Amino acid sequence: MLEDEILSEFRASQALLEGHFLLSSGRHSAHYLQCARVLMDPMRASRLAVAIAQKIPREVRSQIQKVVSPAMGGVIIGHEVGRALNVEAMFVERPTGTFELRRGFALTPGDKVLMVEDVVTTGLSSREAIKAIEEAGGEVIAAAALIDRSAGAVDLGVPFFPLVALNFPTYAEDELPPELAATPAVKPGSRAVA
Ligand SMILES: O=P(O)(O)OC[C@H]1O[C@H](OP(=O)(O)OP(=O)(O)O)[C@H](O)[C@@H]1O
Ligand SMILES: O=C(O)c1cc(=O)[nH]c(=O)[nH]1
Ligand SMILES: [Mg+2]
Repeated sequence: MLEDEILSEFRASQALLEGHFLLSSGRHSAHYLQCARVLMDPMRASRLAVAIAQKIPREVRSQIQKVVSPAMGGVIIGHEVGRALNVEAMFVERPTGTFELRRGFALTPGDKVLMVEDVVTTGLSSREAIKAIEEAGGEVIAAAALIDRSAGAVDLGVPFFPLVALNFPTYAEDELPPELAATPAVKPGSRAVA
């Protein structure tokens, strides 16, 4: 899929939001990609997952044995990428603040894992998820996402294959531009505020 086609899918589902958002990392932004809205159409979710799978070089793709995603945002797209790759998909979640496999999910030691996110901004959640997967015995050989908001700036420690890379600026609490400082922030994601 072409980048324009992918962004059209986001626009068509009203997933490109403008306002004042508090992000998972604690940073602020005037833009938010509400991936859940894009993924609520199952056919669209499946189409985007196939496009993600095609972004992964064949020699990497052929080694993947499991997909693991960080909940909540990664669950649907991870499941669909699992379908596209014909491997099992599971997720890590953080009911006590740190990602862990629950619900009977388990990895066989040495399983070659693709970590799949919906959106990557600072890469913090991805790195935390990769750590949890490795602590559970998996070997994370690559990461993938619908969107890399850092436009290629993040380092996840493994090869990273986002479907689209965009540069949406983010700001620390003490460096907000006046238009953001003038409006209250909304926090759409599920990570507890530190
Ligand atoms: O690269 P980062 O700076 O970590 O930001 C991206 C993360 O933020 C969002 O999750 P969030 O923690 O808001 O929770 P959710 O997945 O439950 O919506 C998104 O799903 C990514 O996991
Ligand atoms: O960094 C985030 O928390 C974040 C940014 C974004 O655009 N979309 C999202 O779901 N989370
Ligand atoms: Mg998330």
